[in-house]
Amino acid sequence: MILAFRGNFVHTPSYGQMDMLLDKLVIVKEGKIARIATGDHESEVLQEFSLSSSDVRRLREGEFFLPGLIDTHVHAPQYKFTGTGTDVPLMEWLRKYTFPSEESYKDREAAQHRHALLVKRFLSNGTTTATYFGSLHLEPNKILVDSILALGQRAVVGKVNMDRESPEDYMETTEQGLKDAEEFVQYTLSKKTTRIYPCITPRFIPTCTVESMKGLAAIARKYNIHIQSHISECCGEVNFSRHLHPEYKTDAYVFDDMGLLTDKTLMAHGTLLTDEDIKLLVERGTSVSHCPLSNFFLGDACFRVNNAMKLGLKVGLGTDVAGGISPSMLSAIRMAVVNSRCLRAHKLAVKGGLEVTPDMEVDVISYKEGLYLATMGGAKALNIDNQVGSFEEGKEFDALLVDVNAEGGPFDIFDGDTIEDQFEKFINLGDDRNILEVYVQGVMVKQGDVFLGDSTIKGTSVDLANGKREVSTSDEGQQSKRVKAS
Ligand SMILES: Nc1nc2[nH]cnc2c(=O)[nH]1
Ligand SMILES: [Zn+2]
Repeated sequence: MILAFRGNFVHTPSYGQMDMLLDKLVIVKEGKIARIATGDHESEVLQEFSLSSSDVRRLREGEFFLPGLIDTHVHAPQYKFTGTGTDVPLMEWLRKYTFPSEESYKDREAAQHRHALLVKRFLSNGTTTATYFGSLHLEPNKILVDSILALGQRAVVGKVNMDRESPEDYMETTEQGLKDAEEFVQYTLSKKTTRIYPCITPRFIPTCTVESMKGLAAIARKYNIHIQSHISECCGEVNFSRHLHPEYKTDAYVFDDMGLLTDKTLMAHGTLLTDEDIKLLVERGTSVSHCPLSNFFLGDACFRVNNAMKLGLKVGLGTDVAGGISPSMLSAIRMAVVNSRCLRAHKLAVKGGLEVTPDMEVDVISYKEGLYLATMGGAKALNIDNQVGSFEEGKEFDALLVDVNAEGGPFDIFDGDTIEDQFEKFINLGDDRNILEVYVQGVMVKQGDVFLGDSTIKGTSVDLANGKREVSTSDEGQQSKRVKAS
């Protein structure tokens, strides 16, 4: 299967560098970028790939390709209450909203329906790779894998483990948790797909015993797979961790001693990490998922991206749905910029607002750095930067076709707007209405309103149709459910 596109491509191959690749001919062969040529070499390149001029998809004015967005932190079974439950701090939020929501995914039908909606929503927003925390129970996580597989997304997925300090009806024994975690890994690997990576997922230090954390680290080593958790997120969490593990200085040292800091580990938040913690993470090759919107609601500090990058940390960007109230990575980019400006504003306030000094600017990032975090940064954080994150020959084609002139779109283009202006408008003002097509591994998985899924996956029970919503006829929302076209 060969695809040929001619037009503009934009990407951020390194932090602070955004390249506008104008009038390029890009050939995608068997899912990978086989050639990036300048437009004036079209005829010879087409000949080389036995293509004719009519095989070329020519982008219109205002259209361009962007690398697929990479969300490095999402809680799949929290999708149900996304956009609500913003009134309490983290530890209370978990008990009041989160655990009940996650527990309710035990209902097979509900899990099937909700996970399909989740994956579709993320694909619509241009998230070609998502890093999912699943729920405690094994079955809903298998359903999540099936949904991702059928709908064509790339993902890192983990079954959550929690064997202490949790509600009685939403907790497992250490033994059962380890057994289910391994079974989940085996289930995912049995799908023999190159775009879903199983992940070991101790929820966070307070809900995991030492035995569980060490056992999970052993499973990760056995299968050489990813690990994800939450680290130094907020005062409530950090204080509780210190109370449970007074012998360790910080979360980072607990995780390290458990064997959970590896070069395939991705830790969410890290707003309260010290420079010493960051250096330890860097030494281990561990990355951090920066979740600015969630941190504004549930955190107690702003993550200093530039400081972390300067120390050599790999940083990706995450929505942290539902702690973050938006599933959009464009929103996450904007929030990362705002987060950096809060750091500047804070310094100014501390100085009494009298004088702007150069040290106030060191934390500030622009939309270009935000885009890097949402693409290449995420790819590096997940150790998949040899596959995705930018447009490079040999990489897989995970990409979004964007149209700044989309009909009914959320912003306007004016005479005199340069291509870069148009692009900046999309990052700052755009939404799913501007995302015309979504590609993963060179397969178009969404076009317009239609989810095409992965046609190579047979016998799926996942609903590819649009416009369905769950309607509950009982307060609990579990007994009697039907699906209604909205
Ligand atoms: N933001 C966030 N932090 C957590 N820490 C432990 N669990 C969670 C969660 O679900 N969300
Ligand atoms: Zn989280």
